[in-house]
Amino acid sequence: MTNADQPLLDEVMRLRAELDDANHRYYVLDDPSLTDADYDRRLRRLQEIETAHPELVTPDSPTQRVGAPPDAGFPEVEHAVPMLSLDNAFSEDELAAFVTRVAERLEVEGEEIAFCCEPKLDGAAVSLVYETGVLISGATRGDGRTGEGITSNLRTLRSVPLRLRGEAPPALLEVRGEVTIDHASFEAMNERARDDEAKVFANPRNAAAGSLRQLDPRVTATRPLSFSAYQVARIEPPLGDATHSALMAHLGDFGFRTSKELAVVKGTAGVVDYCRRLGEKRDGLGYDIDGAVIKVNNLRLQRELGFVARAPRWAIAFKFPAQEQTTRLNDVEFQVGRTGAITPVARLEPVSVAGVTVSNATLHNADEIRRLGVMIGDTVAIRRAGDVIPKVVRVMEELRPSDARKIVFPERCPVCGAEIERLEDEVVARCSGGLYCPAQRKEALKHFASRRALDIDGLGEKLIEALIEHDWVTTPADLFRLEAERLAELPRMGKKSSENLVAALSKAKATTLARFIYALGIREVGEATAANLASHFGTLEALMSAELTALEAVEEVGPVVAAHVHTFFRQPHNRETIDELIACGLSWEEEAVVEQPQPLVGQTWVLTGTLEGMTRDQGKARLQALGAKVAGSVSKKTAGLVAGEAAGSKLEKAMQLGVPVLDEAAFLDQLATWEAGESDVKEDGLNASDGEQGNGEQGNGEPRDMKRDDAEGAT
Ligand SMILES: NC(=O)c1ccc[n+]([C@@H]2O[C@H](COP(=O)([O-])OP(=O)(O)OC[C@H]3O[C@@H](n4cnc5c(N)ncnc54)[C@H](O)[C@@H]3O)[C@@H](O)[C@H]2O)c1
Ligand SMILES: [Zn+2]
Repeated sequence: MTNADQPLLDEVMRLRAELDDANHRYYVLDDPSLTDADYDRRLRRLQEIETAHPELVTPDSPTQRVGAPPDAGFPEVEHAVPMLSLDNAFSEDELAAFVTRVAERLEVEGEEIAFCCEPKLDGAAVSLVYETGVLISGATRGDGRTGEGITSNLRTLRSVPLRLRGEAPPALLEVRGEVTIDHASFEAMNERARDDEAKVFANPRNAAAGSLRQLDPRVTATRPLSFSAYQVARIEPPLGDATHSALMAHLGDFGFRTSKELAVVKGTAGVVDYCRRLGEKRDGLGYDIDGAVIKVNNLRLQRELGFVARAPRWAIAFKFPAQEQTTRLNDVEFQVGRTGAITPVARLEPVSVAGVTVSNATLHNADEIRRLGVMIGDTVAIRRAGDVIPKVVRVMEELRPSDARKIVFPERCPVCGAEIERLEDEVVARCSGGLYCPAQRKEALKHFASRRALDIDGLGEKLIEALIEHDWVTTPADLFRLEAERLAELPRMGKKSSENLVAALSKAKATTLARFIYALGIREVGEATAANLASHFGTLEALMSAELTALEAVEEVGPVVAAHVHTFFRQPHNRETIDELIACGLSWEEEAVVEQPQPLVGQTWVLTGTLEGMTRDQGKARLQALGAKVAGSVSKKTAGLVAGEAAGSKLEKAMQLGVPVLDEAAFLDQLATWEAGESDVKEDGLNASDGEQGNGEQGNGEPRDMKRDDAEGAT
């Protein structure tokens, strides 16, 4: 070796050290520090140097080895047939070169050779051994010769047959395949992990590998893992199949999942075409693949071709563009979602990820920013897989520039300027602008007009969108200023439907306080809570000026809901919108509660099945007016079940628990009795809590006589 080789030697040493470290983090810790693209680049570079300078090759070079040795903690399992890696093709030219190589060795025409093509699943390779049809052992690949015995963990996967299907299982079968997690399950799993402040995985592959290597199989059992078979390593006695594709079909008969995308093609043209098509499908598959695996289909030809050190000669992996890339985080902006959720969005130095240029990625929320430890100016790893929004998965802290800036969460909504609310037990921060915030306008209007809110007939989503587009409606109050003539200008809005809408709007003005409160769309204030707030405070003014402690005193209102209500009414814009609505003529009768006896206070009722004489909502409203709570499921505490036609499991449960059941006729009778105040049950409990709350205007126990002060005061 001459002196000129010294820099090259240094590079080789550096690359080996980096690759060894990356292997350890990837295969043993399931916590990679490099992206696959960065890893592959280094490995390629090392291979290039070693090819040009064979004297530099050492047996322990990462180019000569597969995976990593097994970790302590699991028994070692010697693979009877080594679990190899695959050679890679990074271009169609390299793919064509593979076909040519194979053809030359076999001394046949390349176009004659049949190849079985499959997706290259991006998960963790495992091997399963069956004796007389029974699973006896399962192991990871490890370093290819020796893997980790993870039989108990693999047994928890539903897609791993514990016993082979069919009458006559082979005496011995060793099957190889990939354990993966699909995108939807992966997102859900990480979402839960974020909530629990547990470990969040960078990608499904690491999650799959990490889940398989849990010391407690009960943990593995909770992970959404699935096994897909791609290879038979040993089978005795042989089935007599001549091809790989026939063997795969047999594995299906034994009860294994195999790829739906498997196809047999001929020659370079067939292989290239398959890879292109699979590449086009990639984003829609719902699971990660990092390429296609092309195998000579004929098993006799496979044996003839044999192996080189770390891979078979009869197969190649065609690699797709990597799903993770590194780039610079230039800035962070905060977006407001349609329900007010504030999402930090990373503005990135544009980078091509798996064939698409990515310049934005989600950072989820403040917790995620803290977890990642990310700063503006950092070099970050971005992942884009399938239809999932690109995200920042890792920070290269060692590359942090000295002028990196902290990410500061805003205190006010970047769209409307309202306060941002972040409750202690909630991860998500939200704009409290509600009715006013343009980002939330469409959802707010939809909710406002919905059946259980103001019930504005004919005001559907499409129409709301058109109204917003024309800038005719910014707050709900604008709805009541719409004129039929103008509405008729909208597409698909004839004269008749415009007039109908204006009539519906006018009709909707006479509402109830409970509906009005519900229609405001305050976070977590559903129909029942709105009804409780209405009957507790009696007037909108009392509700709007209520302090937190007063709000918390309302039935079923906890600190979280109380805070939402409190913040909502403290926003000047929300108050303005409410004033406008009342100025437009919205009004409500005195609270029904005070006119009616409430014999059912403290009781929970459930309605099920179909009622003939009224809708279930009407039945529910009448029960609530009598003071009952109406729940969706039956429990021991249920006071009674109203069972209409075709009642099912709720009826069964009520009977089991001995909960009283009323059919429709009995229910109507009972309603009439209660509503007439003839009940003998706890009428004296009437409005006890309301009285205590008091506005200083009414005496205890006395029915209140509240005027529609808000409505009248404003007009
Ligand atoms: N980011 C990092 O730090 C880091 C570190 C080490 C390895 N890696 C990545 O791992 C890869 C190299 O790993 P490798 O040697 O495990 O695998 P490989 O990519 O060379 O391919 C071999 C593997 O493909 C899998 N496979 C999937 N579908 C298959 C099918 N239908 N038929 C046969 N095999 C199929 C098997 O698990 C098999 O072991 C590279 O892509 C590299 O980027 C990354
Ligand atoms: Zn806002």
